[in-house]
Amino acid sequence: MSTTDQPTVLHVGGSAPYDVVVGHGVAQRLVDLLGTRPTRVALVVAEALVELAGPVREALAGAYRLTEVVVPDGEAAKTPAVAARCWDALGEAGFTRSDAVVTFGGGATTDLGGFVAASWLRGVPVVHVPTTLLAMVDAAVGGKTGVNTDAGKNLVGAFHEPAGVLCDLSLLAGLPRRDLVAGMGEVVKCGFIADERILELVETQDVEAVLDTDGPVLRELVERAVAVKIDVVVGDLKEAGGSELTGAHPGREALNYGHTMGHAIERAEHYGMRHGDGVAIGCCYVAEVARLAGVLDEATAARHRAAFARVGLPTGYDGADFEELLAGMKLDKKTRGDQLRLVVLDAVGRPRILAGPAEEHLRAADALMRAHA
Ligand SMILES: NC(=O)c1ccc[n+]([C@@H]2O[C@H](COP(=O)([O-])OP(=O)(O)OC[C@H]3O[C@@H](n4cnc5c(N)ncnc54)[C@H](O)[C@@H]3O)[C@@H](O)[C@H]2O)c1
Ligand SMILES: O=C(O)C(=O)C[C@@H](O)[C@H](O)[C@H](O)COP(=O)(O)O
Ligand SMILES: [Zn+2]
Repeated sequence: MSTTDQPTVLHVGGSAPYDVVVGHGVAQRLVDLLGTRPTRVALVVAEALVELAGPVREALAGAYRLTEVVVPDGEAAKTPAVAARCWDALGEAGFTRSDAVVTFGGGATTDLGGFVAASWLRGVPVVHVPTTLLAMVDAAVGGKTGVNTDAGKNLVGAFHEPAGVLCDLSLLAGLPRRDLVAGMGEVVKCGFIADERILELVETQDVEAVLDTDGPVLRELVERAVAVKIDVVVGDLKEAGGSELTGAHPGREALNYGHTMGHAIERAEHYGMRHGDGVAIGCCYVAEVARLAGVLDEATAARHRAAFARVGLPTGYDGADFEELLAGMKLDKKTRGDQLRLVVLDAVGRPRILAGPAEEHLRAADALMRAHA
């Protein structure tokens, strides 16, 4: 892992290879990365970040015919209606397959802009400039894109890998602490599913060092989490998943650890809860389901609550009732027919699928989740 000011380049292999560049000031590489092929570039930027996007806008305007599409802040951007507005803007600009979309914002913006790029002309290049910790370590990498519908979270989307991702740590300077902490939800998740060193850093380093966007600890955490994500998606880009019968590694489904309950809570809260918060609660919940099912030991289940809480994340929830959460969990993309399929751990770094969990275990873990709210 990098200990210098030099950017770190993490390569994503596969049929459409690209790099994830991590470091301070790396957004300045955008025009070099896009190259001379595009004539037009569409900058999809979250409303609250128009000012922060100034240098990126200037660089793009100097090199290409620029269309700027300002989209609502946060989750409100992830709707079919906002996607349709973006398509209209691309149509007006005469956007072709050699042109490119650039997203600038958190995971909501990269998911929306990625989906617009995936669907316009059945796919045009997209480069992500994520501006939250969560988007740097997760949303901008790996090609999952999409929007929500009235029925649930991320129900419409496509796999569309970016041409590059620029994780400019300097952009995190003004990110509210609550959003920085929420990003740690996905970082700690990566620690549990694949890289115990992440947990050790979170558990032993001073919390202020962990959350210092200029410091070496946060940078190491970003690089490690991105490396976990790359490793998983390269092996299973389209989430073919693993067989619950063999107990094999679940492939890309492992990255969905904690998301079955997390997404159900986000939906019940009408997306008023941060995604990373939902993931933290969802990981603690599913660790208890795994313990009750006899696959995970008690100490590791308790370690979940301690690790997430250490960085300021919630570990419990007592809002919507169990029936509503169960209905939300059934919308999960890992469900097959009427059968829920949860990602659980046998141990740290050993994810697998638990298919058809017992309802008594789901209810008992729900009661514990409420007790920790
Ligand atoms: N595609 C994937 O693989 C993937 C992975 C994880 C999460 N996601 C999605 O990502 C979304 C969550 O992303 P998020 O946590 O980044 O939330 P977000 O995009 O809603 O951004 C959170 C808030 O931070 C503000 N913000 C962003 N950058 C800032 C900056 N540099 N300075 C100041 N304020 C800034 C935004 O304006 C917003 O209010 C969810 O929709 C989730 O489903 C997708
Ligand atoms: O990249 C993946 O695969 C993930 O599951 C990463 C998740 O952190 C992310 O929230 C993703 O958007 C969830 O996808 P979904 O398929 O459950 O909608
Ligand atoms: Zn997530």
